[in-house]
Order: sequence, then structure tokens, then C-alpha cells
Amino acid sequence: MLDVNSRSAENIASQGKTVISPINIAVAGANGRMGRAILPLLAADPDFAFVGGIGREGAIGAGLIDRSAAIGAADVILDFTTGNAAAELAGLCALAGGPALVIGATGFEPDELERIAEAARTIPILRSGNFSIGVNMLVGLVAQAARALPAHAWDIEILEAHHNRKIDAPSGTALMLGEAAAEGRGVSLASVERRGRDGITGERPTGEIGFAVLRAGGIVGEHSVLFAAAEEVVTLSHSALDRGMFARGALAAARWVAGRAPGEYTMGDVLGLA
Ligand SMILES: NC(=O)C1=CN([C@@H]2O[C@H](COP(=O)(O)OP(=O)(O)OC[C@H]3O[C@@H](n4cnc5c(N)ncnc54)[C@H](OP(=O)(O)O)[C@@H]3O)[C@@H](O)[C@H]2O)C=CC1
Ligand SMILES: O=C(O)C1=N[C@H](C(=O)O)C[C@H](O)C1
Repeated sequence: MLDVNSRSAENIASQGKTVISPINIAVAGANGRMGRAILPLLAADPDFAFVGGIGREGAIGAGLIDRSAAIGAADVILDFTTGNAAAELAGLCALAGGPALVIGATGFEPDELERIAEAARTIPILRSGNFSIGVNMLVGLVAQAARALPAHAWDIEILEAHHNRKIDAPSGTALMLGEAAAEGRGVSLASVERRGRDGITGERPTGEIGFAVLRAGGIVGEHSVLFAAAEEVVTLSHSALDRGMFARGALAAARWVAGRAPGEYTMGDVLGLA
């Protein structure tokens, strides 16, 4: 753990962002799969000084520090926990007037997203269901295809597959792709989504955007968006081969968001795709 008073912090105003060096960083969910992928990268990166991990309430020791200590010491907290825990942390960070948050957690209820939006009025929050370059580029391609292929002739279905320890469905990435497809069609996802099918479902309504989910073994993350017409199918897809890629994307997000003005940001902002 770092003695935060010992860092040589140099803050300079530059293009609407205060540059902080090194960036004091804490990780919520430090002992999880993503946390374990992030910690070695942080240790090897001179841009960052790790101030500690955050576990469940009361869980300290083994590299974990108290949540309020982390909020006090960090410039940025990376959150890879759950939707519920991330929304709670966002509220606490906003109450304290900082630090900035990078949220990678998925599986949000609508009210949790509202709480995050509220917190982002006070602190900068960058949230993405997927930190890979490929998925964030795919989001733009999906919106473009959905805009070009009319709903009366082209059905959209989103398929995702993940490891058997994942607790939320559809994945955050599948929902990002669904939002992009809906945006391309000029409709709200909530008005057209179909989350799974079972039994006598009836014919597929025109304009529906369907989600199908697989959970098996150690699959890191597979996503496909099908545009299916009567006589042809276009498939846009992405395969994650290693979690390290998500971890590197999350650190790029932390570097980007540190010192920003309050607001809600996405990986599109980091990658210049927004
Ligand atoms: N945006 C992206 O690019 C990516 C996002 N993810 C998302 O990140 C999240 C974590 O994934 P993964 O690392 O695989 O999951 P894990 O289950 O391996 O890790 C989650 C961690 O969060 C901790 N945790 C759970 N609830 C709380 C809480 N209330 N307060 C504090 N800590 C808590 C767990 O603690 P404990 O050990 O005690 O259970 C665990 O250490 C998921 O939502 C996943 O979908 C994953 C990969 C990439
Ligand atoms: O839980 C995971 O593992 C992953 N979660 C994210 C999601 O829900 O989309 C990102 C990635 O697919 C891995």
C-alpha cells in the first residue's frame, strides 16, 4: 500500500483536464477475476500508485482497505463488483466529492443506473460494459448496420456466451450492442427488446431485438449480432481471448478520466469514437 503523502503529485491544468501524476488508484472487487487481472498491470505501470483493494463491507486485510479509506486516498476507483455495489460506491464517492470512478461492473437495475447518473453530477464517472477496443468499435458498426437495414425486412438477434461463473444476463456488452442497434433504428431498446424465448412464443414481431444467452466452461466473452433477412444473414461478432485486454482498457479509462470535470463518460470518449 502507498503512503499517499509521499507521492510527488504534480497537477497541471491542460485542455479541460487536471493532469495527476501518479494517479492514486483503488480497485473495488480486487480479489475477483478482473481485480486479479488488473493488480499486476497497476504494479508495473508508473502512471499509477495502488492505494488498496476494496472488498465487501467489513472485508479488510489480504490487500483490502476500508471503503472510506479508499475514497479518501484515491484519485480514481476502478469498480469490477456488481451493479448494486457499483451504484452504492458511486453515491458514496459523490457524497465525498471524489474520487473519479471507472465502472466495469455489469448487471444494473434501472434505479441503479439513475443513482450513477445522479452521482455523475458531482464526480466524473466512466462506465462501460466492455473495455475492449474491438467491442467499442463494433458498437458503431452495429448502429450503422441497423440504420441501413430496414426493420420490416431484417431481424436483429444478439447472442452472447460467457463462463459458468458469470452472474448477470444478458451481458453488459450484449446490452450495449442492443442499445446501439435500437439507436440505429431510432427506437428505445426497452420498447423492442425480447430477453429469451420459451414455450409457445408466437411468431416473431417485426422490429423485435432478441437476446440469447449461453453460459459454459471458461468462455471469456463471445458476442454476435445477427441481421437476418429472408435470404441472407449478416453477422457482426467479437471474441475476447484474454481478460488482460479488459484490464488494459480499464487502465486507459482511468488515465483518461482522472482529473476530468464531473459527468458521465464512456469508452467511446477514451477511444475518440463517441
Ligand atoms: N467492463 C468490462 O470490460 C468487463 C466487465 N466485467 C464485469 O465486472 C464484474 C466482475 O467480474 P469478475 O471479476 O469476473 O467477477 P468476480 O465474481 O470474479 O469478482 C467480483 C468481485 O467483486 C466483489 N464483490 C461482490 N459484491 C461486492 C460488494 N457488495 N462490495 C464489494 N465487493 C463486492 C467480490 O467479492 P467476493 O470475492 O467476496 O465475492 C469479488 O471479489 C462483473 O459485473 C462483470 O460482468 C468483467 C469483465 C470485463
Ligand atoms: O463477466 C464477464 O466475464 C464479462 N462481463 C462483461 C459483460 O457483461 O459484457 C464484459 C465481458 O464480456 C466479460
